Amino acid sequence: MVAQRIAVVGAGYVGLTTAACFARLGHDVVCTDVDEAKVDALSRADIGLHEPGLARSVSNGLRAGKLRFVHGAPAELSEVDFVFVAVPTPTGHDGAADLTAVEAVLEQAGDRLSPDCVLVIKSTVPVGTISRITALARCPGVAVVSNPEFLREGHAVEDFLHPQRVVVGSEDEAAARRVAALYAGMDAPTLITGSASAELVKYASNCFLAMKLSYVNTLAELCEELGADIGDVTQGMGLDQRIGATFLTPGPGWGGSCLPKDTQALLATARAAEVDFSLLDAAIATNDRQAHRVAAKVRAAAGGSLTGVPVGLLGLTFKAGTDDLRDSPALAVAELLAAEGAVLTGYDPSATADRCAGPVCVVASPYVATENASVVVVLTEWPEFAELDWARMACGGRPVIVDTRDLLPARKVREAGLRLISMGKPGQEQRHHCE
Ligand SMILES: NC(=O)c1ccc[n+]([C@@H]2O[C@H](COP(=O)([O-])OP(=O)(O)OC[C@H]3O[C@@H](n4cnc5c(N)ncnc54)[C@H](O)[C@@H]3O)[C@@H](O)[C@H]2O)c1
Ligand SMILES: O=c1ccn([C@@H]2O[C@H](COP(=O)(O)OP(=O)(O)O[C@H]3O[C@H](CO)[C@@H](O)[C@H](O)[C@H]3O)[C@@H](O)[C@H]2O)c(=O)[nH]1
Repeated sequence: MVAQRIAVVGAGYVGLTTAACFARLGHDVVCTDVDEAKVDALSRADIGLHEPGLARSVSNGLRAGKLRFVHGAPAELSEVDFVFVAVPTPTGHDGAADLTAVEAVLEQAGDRLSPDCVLVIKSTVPVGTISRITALARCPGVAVVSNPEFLREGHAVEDFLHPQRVVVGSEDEAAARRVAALYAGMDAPTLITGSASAELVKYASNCFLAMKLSYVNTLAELCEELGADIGDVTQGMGLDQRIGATFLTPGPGWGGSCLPKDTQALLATARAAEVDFSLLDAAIATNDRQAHRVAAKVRAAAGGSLTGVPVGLLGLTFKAGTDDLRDSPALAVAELLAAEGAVLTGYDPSATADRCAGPVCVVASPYVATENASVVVVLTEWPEFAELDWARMACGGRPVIVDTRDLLPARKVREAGLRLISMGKPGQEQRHHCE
């Protein structure tokens, strides 16, 4: 494909990945952000994110002259073929997505775009946003297209370059096809739809994943009561291709910058449309209970009270493979434990040592985090936790281990003489009292 001139507004996980990957595919990309310090750092290829392959793509793009970072709304916006908007859409009033940043972009750039340009909304926005932008002529004469992003943090570059699907939605089919053509070399199924459907695919996907996890976390609770093993149950379920083997691992709850806000946003959309979506409502409520369920397990492991009890936390990020602490279930659990008087020391492979994350004093080694602990809680599924030296840990205070991710090699931990409490496994204390 002939190199296109592309602007990307917002240089976060999605915008920076989009900009660096399009530059890697040979396009001429300018990436803008309101954060001047971030723009300066990015211009030096200092990306400030833990994303495999992203730093290299950025520095290659800069060196090849295919990628530039600029602050604010540059004059170049009037000269590009595509403007991708990748600014935050956090939870706002009543759970609905807050579109302040998207509005700010339209305000600054809307009437500066050339009529040949396509405005592409990559941010996750409520159904109807594209139609509204078009109807209100926020970008006079410019085609507006929805192109939701499905990348996972920790796999951003890989997911962008090898997507499982590309979804492009617009009432302007020619513009949608121009956007789809940017992904033509990626060998992914491409779906061209109306804008409402494209916007809804994004929410529908994240909410489905969230409901699947709440279902699994509840099944794990049931397994504990019935003497079944959640690992065996999900293995049996996952062999059915209609169910699929992934997204079936119990944990301390689903978190991160997307699933919590997108479930709230779709619920708000359903409420506004007067559609009863109690299924999704229940999935959110189930997830809100999950941190309490973990806290109850830790309290039980500590003998019934957490007042003054030293607790070591392994993993602080919302999942392994990222440095993102936004809406991390690990921190939600930490807050509950701290509220009950536990003294928290934590370690995370991605976190800077010797600083605090909420109520957690962060240290530089898993052994330092756990050396005086009465209870050790595995909260994030970093593979390195499965390789820890359990005999060394047993030589310290002989902590009880609570594994909320069912990650640890149970036999090895028990052979080291440590008591292990997992999620959804038979033979554990039943009915930990949730407060
Ligand atoms: N993080 C993910 O894994 C992911 C995946 C798919 C979709 N999304 C969606 O993509 C959007 C962006 O998410 P993110 O995680 O990349 O956000 P982020 O917070 O990592 O980055 C957003 C960037 O936008 C900048 N910004 C804010 N207002 C701006 C403005 N008016 N003009 C220019 N820049 C501005 C911020 O300074 C920041 O650098 C959200 O709608 C999110 O739901 C995120
Ligand atoms: O079997 C599993 C899988 C995931 N999780 C948890 O679920 C949450 C979300 O995980 P994941 O989906 O991998 O994180 P994100 O990077 O936020 O990605 C989701 O949110 C993005 C932003 O919308 C989408 O683009 C992705 O497709 C979607 O997977 C995390 O807390 C995980 O620990 C589990 O507890 N068990």
